[in-house]
Amino acid sequence: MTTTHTTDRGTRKFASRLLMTSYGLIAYALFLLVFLYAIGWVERLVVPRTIDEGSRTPAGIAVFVNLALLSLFAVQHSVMARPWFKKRWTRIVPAAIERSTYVLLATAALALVMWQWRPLPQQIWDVQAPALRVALYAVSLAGFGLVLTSTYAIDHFDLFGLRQVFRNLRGQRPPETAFRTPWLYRIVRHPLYLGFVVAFWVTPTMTVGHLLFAAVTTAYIVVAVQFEEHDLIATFGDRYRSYRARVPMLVPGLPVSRR
Ligand SMILES: C[S@@+](CC[C@H](N)C(=O)[O-])C[C@H]1O[C@@H](n2cnc3c(N)ncnc32)[C@H](O)[C@@H]1O
Repeated sequence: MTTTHTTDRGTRKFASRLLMTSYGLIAYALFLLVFLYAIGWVERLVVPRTIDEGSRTPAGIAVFVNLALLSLFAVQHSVMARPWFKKRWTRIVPAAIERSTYVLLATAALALVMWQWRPLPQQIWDVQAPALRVALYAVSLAGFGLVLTSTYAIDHFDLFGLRQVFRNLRGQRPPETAFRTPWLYRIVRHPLYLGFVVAFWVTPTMTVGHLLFAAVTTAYIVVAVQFEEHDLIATFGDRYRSYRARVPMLVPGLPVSRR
């Protein structure tokens, strides 16, 4: 009897771990799909609807709606990444799928931004020379390349919650946060965010909507860095302080502030 109960409990536990792993894999797959679409959306390449398309509204309403969408994205991203939130959240959501849930909700927020975005297609600049257009596309796409490379430099599978669900499947606890300064992270402290800034600002055709998107996301990145570094200092103390004193935040080669 006891053996049957123990076996049942073991089977249930394994089934639940398997379910959590599937959840993590689905969250990651959805993220990849939406993120790939987002690249096409910003670049105006391949996808059926881009940053300059969608339901037309008066400019004032379009700005208001777009700012509301980006604010929602920023709040989701920043609040759910804070240690105080994670501590409370993991009383409801198992720690093993906390990161996957973050990824899933961030994906939903990004999809909502693109779905409800109101275009402001008036052009600010439009480069005509074909060679220069190609060069600008290449630099912008290289920005997205930098984003992807940075995720691998720091820990792609941890960042997207996969390491956590696979550890859980093997009955292990989520990994401890590790402080890393691989190659890219010795040039700037936030190469991933730098990649986004490059991807969003470098474009052959800049419209009002695209400019609004680039300006607001850049401002958000600067604010997000403050929160992120506050937490990194709380976790790693002097190791992070001395790193911050040596390596510039976003612009390679820029002198660092001696705080
Ligand atoms: C989306 S990643 C962005 C990383 C970094 N801000 C960048 O732009 O390359 C955010 C996560 O990376 C972590 N992180 C940032 N710098 C780190 C470092 N040097 N070592 C380990 N984790 C880091 C943060 O704690 C946060 O959980």
